[in-house]
Amino acid sequence: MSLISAKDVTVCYDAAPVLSHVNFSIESGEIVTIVGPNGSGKSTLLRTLLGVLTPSKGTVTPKPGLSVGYVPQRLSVDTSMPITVSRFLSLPHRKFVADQSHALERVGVQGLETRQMVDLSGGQFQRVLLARALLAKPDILILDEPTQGLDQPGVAAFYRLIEDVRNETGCAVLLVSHDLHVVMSASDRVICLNGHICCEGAPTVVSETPEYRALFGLGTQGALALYQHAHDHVHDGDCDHHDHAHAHEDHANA
Ligand SMILES: Nc1ncnc2c1ncn2[C@@H]1O[C@H](COP(=O)(O)OP(=O)(O)OP(=O)(O)O)[C@@H](O)[C@H]1O
Repeated sequence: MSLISAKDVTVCYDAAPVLSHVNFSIESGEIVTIVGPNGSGKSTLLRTLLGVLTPSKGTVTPKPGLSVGYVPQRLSVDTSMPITVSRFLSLPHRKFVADQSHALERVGVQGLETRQMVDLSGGQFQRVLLARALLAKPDILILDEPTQGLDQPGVAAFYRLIEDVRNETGCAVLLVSHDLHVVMSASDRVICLNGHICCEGAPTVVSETPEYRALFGLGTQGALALYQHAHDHVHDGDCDHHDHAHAHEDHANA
């Protein structure tokens, strides 16, 4: 059985579909990356797979007893409410000190237990979020743009870490990313989303498809700063035949 599967999922905000007829599944040990322009529904898909959002149509089925480690897109720490790394790792459930230390060590930021969360650098903060997710002993790690704000070496190191964790624990990894060049080397499967699944498959296959190239340009060495997506194909399911262009700002290498 797949860890999570979605069948014919449509999600609407205020009656407007943001995702249409999405079919998805992920298996143990797979690294799957969702790419797509701003506003294409990537976070919405993750939140639907997490069970936070209920689809208007279709079904999402997690494997019974599934343990999920989630790293959100943004987490603002209230500066007026100081919290140490150790206390943060113990939310929402208390964790043994030894487990905390091991998790921090695993993600390369050992010894930070007594530091304030607000004092961490961007890279340390992301690693602490990952440590917290790992403490759930997840069958699947779900990460929403986990490398936002990191520099290029930081991004590459973070993805290497995720790959190592997958290799050691056998957990699946589902992530949203704009770091196309790293994604293409680190993922087993890439899903290109734009309100519906435009294309999916092995990175080398996806990067050759016309849909992907229309969205991200010809190379995968980082995304184009500004790109046009013109398409005149019929979207899956409900979506009407249309002919339009979107201008999207990409923040991969901004
Ligand atoms: N709570 C909400 N209510 C209404 N509309 C929403 C809500 N959340 C998201 N949307 C809209 O749904 C669309 C998809 O948003 P989503 O955050 O899933 O996109 P995304 O692909 O993750 O974008 P980004 O790359 O900018 O993070 C956007 O047009 C967004 O404005």
